[in-house]
Amino acid sequence: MPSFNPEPLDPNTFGESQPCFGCSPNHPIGFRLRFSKLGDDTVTTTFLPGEVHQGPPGIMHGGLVTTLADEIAAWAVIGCLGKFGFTANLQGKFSNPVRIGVPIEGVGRIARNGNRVIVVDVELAQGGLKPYTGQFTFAVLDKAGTERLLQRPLPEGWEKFGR
Ligand SMILES: CCCCCCCCCC(=O)SCCNC(=O)CCNC(=O)[C@H](O)C(C)(C)COP(=O)(O)OP(=O)(O)OC[C@H]1O[C@@H](n2cnc3c(N)ncnc32)[C@H](O)[C@@H]1OP(=O)(O)O
Repeated sequence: MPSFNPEPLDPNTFGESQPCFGCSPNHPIGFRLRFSKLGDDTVTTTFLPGEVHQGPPGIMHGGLVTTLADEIAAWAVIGCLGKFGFTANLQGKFSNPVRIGVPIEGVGRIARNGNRVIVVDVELAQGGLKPYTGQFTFAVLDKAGTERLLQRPLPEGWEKFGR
């Protein structure tokens, strides 16, 4: 039976020295996002955009909104499917400005789970509005493909996230 209590996901899933701008707990200027799993196909997070995240005054930069959404989608793949996907395609709709200083609730839900391609729907909610919805496509590679893409040996702990 699916659990509807949020289950925190380990922020050190990829080790304490992983460099991700979105989720490294030690990143000097990153988002440092933490995720929870909700049911079998969904992850959630919260983020408070600050002054440093502005594009237009008082409004979060659209590229950073996309970064936030990409990270949420990536963690839906990690947390719900136990795989690592490389973002291959994305589309997003900016329906309202994302405001600085107002918490964002982010949700990522697996829309299609294939062996090589995974599609995730993302929704951001803020202050009673849904200012952003997006869809992200991820490619899941085998070990050799991942090493080719990274141009280095598979980092420790990554083996189990491959195809
Ligand atoms: C450390 C912890 C971090 C945790 C969070 C990380 C979050 C952030 C996630 C990222 O930012 S990843 C970094 C940004 N993305 C990249 O750098 C990927 C750059 N692109 C590539 O390296 C290649 O284009 C890619 C690996 C995505 C696909 O390469 P290939 O096309 O050679 O792979 P392949 O031919 O094996 O295709 C695999 C499947 O993906 C499909 N595909 C490839 N590109 C696609 C695309 N653009 N859109 C949709 N589907 C695509 C392709 O059709 C195929 O589907 P089928 O198996 O059904 O035939």
